[in-house]
Amino acid sequence: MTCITGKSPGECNGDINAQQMENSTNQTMLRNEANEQSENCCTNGLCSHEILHDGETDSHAKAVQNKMMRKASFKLSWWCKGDISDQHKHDIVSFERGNITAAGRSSKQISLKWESNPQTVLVMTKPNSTSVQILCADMIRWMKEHKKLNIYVEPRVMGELLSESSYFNFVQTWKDEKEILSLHTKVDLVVTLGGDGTVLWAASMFKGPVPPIVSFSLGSLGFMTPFHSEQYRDCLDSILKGPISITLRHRMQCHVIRDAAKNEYETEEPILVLNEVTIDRGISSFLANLECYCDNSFVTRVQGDGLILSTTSGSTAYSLGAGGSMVHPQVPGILFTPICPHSLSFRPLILPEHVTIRVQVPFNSRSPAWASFDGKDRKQLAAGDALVCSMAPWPVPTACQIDSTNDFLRSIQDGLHWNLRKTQSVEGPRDL
Ligand SMILES: NC(=O)c1ccc[n+]([C@@H]2O[C@H](COP(=O)([O-])OP(=O)(O)OC[C@H]3O[C@@H](n4cnc5c(N)ncnc54)[C@H](O)[C@@H]3O)[C@@H](O)[C@H]2O)c1
Ligand SMILES: Nc1ncnc2c1ncn2[C@@H]1O[C@H](COP(=O)(O)OP(=O)(O)OP(=O)(O)O)[C@@H](O)[C@H]1O
Repeated sequence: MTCITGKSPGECNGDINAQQMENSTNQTMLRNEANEQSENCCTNGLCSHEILHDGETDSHAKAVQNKMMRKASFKLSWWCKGDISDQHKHDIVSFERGNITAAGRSSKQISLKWESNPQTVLVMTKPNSTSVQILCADMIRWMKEHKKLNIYVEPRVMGELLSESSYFNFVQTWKDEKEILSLHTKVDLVVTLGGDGTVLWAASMFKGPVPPIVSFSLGSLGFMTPFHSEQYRDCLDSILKGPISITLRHRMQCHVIRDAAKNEYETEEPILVLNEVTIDRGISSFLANLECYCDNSFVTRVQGDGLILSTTSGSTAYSLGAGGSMVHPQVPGILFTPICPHSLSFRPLILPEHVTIRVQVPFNSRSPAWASFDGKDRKQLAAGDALVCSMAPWPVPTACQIDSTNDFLRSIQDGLHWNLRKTQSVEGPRDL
């Protein structure tokens, strides 16, 4: 892989490592992209402008429109606080194709600056909500008329829009899984309208690089949805101009390994999680019995309801409910949190990001275990089966309202009422 101008050697290595970790499906996907791109590439193999080819489109007009769409490039700058000037530029990396890989991971505040104008937005909405549907139609109309943006939506949302008015004919969608795999080459920005579940859903659509996500809060808690929908015009206006503070949220990749397949991965592509993977006892009334290994060293045996392997973004979700610590989402690490362990001394751990964790169901287990991914897609793990989990090379960049730390602290205060206590006073208790 060619190193993009402006990257340090370390970062280039990061890119190569990330590349090496790609699974075969993504390699196929990227190979197809590479074929598509070759005719537009510069001599160094990098495309500064990518002209998109969108398989089958409904009309000639759409085909022409698609060829006009170019993926916006951007720069990420890493900021360090504490310098004399309070903030100074630590490093700048260009992402000509707008695709962030593991090289973009950092525990520092990150700022995203567009190098070319974003042109294509994917709007994702939570289902079954009339208010979300109304807002979605209004937002799409505004983005088309005032910002001249190309819009993508899910097929379900396309149906909703067209049943409202044929005005929305310009909106694009996809027909099958294959088109979803190439979405990241077309979309500059993802907008979500819903709660944290919609952000999880949006992230799960991208099995490789993820475009920046701007999340408007239309749910009850909103740890990952910092923007207010009432002010969407001002908010999108400033995001489309940039620069924007972003949080790079780490994801984990999980492989199910069946005993019967003798160490072969069950699925070619890993399952990517933004919050956590949970291995639990499911409907069984027996204790879960799970042997845990970290980089092939035995760690412990979980005997209880189960185990949560969580990202730091997921630390405020299920892991928190099971007694895990809350961790700033940009801290790289994997939380190892037992669920109701039948032991007095089993405290949660936080492991470094580079480890690989293997959770094995032993042959003497009294019942199978169940794995679930961001609360979805339950898979049974029979005796002898294992789940292998490590950090994924593609983080999820989410736009911040203020900055990563401010947004995190505000979300635990507003969302969870963290450390809310009446203040001591000689005049009697006060609220804060
Ligand atoms: N006992 C628990 O705390 C428990 C049990 C099951 C699932 N969950 C969480 O629900 C998540 C799935 O969310 P969903 O919205 O699809 O299902 P859902 O609709 O059942 O909502 C679960 C709740 O978890 C909140 N949540 C999700 N991600 C969060 C995060 N990173 N930080 C803080 N809160 C978060 C949501 O806002 C929502 O209130 C799972 O990934 C898991 O973390 C929690
Ligand atoms: N685009 C989508 N397509 C299908 N399902 C979705 C989509 N977006 C969200 N969901 C699912 O819908 C459910 C509700 O979504 P979400 O959590 O965003 O809303 P909410 O429950 O109202 O918010 P909160 O959880 O904060 O109260 C979740 O289980 C989520 O996985």
